[in-house]
Amino acid sequence: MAFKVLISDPLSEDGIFPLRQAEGFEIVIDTDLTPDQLKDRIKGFDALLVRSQTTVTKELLDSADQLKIIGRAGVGVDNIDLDAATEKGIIVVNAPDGNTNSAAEHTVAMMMAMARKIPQAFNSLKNNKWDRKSFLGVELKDKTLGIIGLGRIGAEVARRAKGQRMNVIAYDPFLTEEIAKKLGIEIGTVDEVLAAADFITVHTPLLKETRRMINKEAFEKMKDGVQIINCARGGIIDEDALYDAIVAGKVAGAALDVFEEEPFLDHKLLTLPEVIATPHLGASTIEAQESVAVDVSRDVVNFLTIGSVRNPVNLPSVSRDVLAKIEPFFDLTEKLGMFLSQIQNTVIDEINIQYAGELANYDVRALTRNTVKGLLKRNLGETVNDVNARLLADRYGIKINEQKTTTARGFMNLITVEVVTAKGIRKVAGTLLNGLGPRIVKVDDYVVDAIPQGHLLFIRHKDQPGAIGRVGTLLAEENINIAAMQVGRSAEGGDAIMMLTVDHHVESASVARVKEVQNIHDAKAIDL
Ligand SMILES: NC(=O)C1=CN([C@@H]2O[C@H](COP(=O)(O)OP(=O)(O)OC[C@H]3O[C@@H](n4cnc5c(N)ncnc54)[C@H](O)[C@@H]3O)[C@@H](O)[C@H]2O)C=CC1
Ligand SMILES: O=C(O)CCC(=O)C(=O)O
Repeated sequence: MAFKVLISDPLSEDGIFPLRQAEGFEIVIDTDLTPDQLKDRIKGFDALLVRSQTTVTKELLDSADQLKIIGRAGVGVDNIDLDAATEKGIIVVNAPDGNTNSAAEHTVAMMMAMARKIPQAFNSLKNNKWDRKSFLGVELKDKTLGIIGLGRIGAEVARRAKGQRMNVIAYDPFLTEEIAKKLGIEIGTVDEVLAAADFITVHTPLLKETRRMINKEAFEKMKDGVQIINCARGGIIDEDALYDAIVAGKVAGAALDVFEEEPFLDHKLLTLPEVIATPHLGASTIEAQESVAVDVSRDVVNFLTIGSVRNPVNLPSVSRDVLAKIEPFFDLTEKLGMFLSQIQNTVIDEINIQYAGELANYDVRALTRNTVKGLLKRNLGETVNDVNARLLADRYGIKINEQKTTTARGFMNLITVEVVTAKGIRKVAGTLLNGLGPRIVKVDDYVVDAIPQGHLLFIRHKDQPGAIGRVGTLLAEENINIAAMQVGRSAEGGDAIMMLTVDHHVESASVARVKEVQNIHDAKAIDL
């Protein structure tokens, strides 16, 4: 089957080689679509690759009938409706490292160009003026750079600023003394950064908390003559407040790569001589564009072919080492969930998953999602997947608890899934047997040994002579061939179970007949 990939923003041709090389991938590059045209075009595509130009809205996702993955060739995902993607089970991946260097270099280039008024001077020369008086700049050396947001790019900017012999003070909620010491910078609160800095640069994502964080009140806290750089996202700085602060003489310069509305052709900030600007070029280098395109192309190929990604945005990422340990359990956990959902049909209040043995040492959240996916699949079908399983469980008010213990009662690993319902608790446990693959080893309190695959008939009965024989005879009459059989009981003559592996799905009419057999309490057809 061919996977169809739509690239709707210009990407480096060299960078998309993983897609070009992958077998069974059809790539369509169409970078001139209007939002309405894109809504039609997206139909039938499995993957969409974008930079920052394409806005991925809920409406676009609603009209996508096949879409499984969106690759953002860059860092910021504020052009993608992540909630809508998650709800639809579409994974979003980005390229968090590929353009760090370019964005940091662009930030420093903008700061230096602003400090020495290079664009303004160049413009004047182009207009045939030899003017040496209007462009008196300031040095960076010994000035203080305030950085708000010290992630990848912020930290690279700090390193470069130290190279310019600047003092650096930064605020980031995750900035530790250790990191600050390593970088040779000072930690401050937002207000301390605003008050201390001669130059202020922002490097946060655009979030609810960071939208317009540099506003009228923030400008009032700054030094007179402060210079501002924004190479992160338009909207972090309130553009009207910046305009007013420049006109009032509070802010001496602003270097902007990003704007609240992009693209634009006319902007009031650009009428001010203190403002220099570029049209969102922070990541526009040959190196960065190749690198981000390679990263997202790889994730798209890997996701569609083997289901794994390196840089998920709407799923917690799993390190390669952990993935190697937990990947063999993906199938088992999904099957345990599917099994449980078919032996009981009461509304689930709570799902408890216990990881016992070696697995207890790892981050098993991906297995939990998989189990929940298996459990919800029966009612929600293929619309539930790894991306939206937990969100859907939340929506249905199902509590999920993950528990770990290093003792696995004789197994290397044992995963026990329990559902709590108004009618009581049902549970199933499974393991991976060395060399033999997945096994269900316990259902409720009965010990069994069944391969979680294909078609099963799960029967609860009274432990009485003849029960097994009568079921066997009836199944023969129904032309149902038994491939394997397990029985378990609580006590002699007490409640018991039969797990029959059969060759085909057992139709409901046959299940109904089984239920009528003497001493049979219940029967369920299970498809795994
Ligand atoms: N102009 C351009 O072409 C480019 C712009 N960007 C923008 O730069 C942003 C940062 O990129 P990276 O450094 O790679 O991301 P990152 O995720 O490594 O760093 C972001 C940092 O912001 C911090 N942060 C979040 N909320 C904060 C708050 N309220 N106050 C202070 N710090 C806060 C986080 O703790 C994190 O350390 C991206 O989200 C993107 O929007 C990124 C690449 C190119
Ligand atoms: O795609 C681009 O060129 C913009 C890069 C960017 O803004 C980002 O990576 O967040």
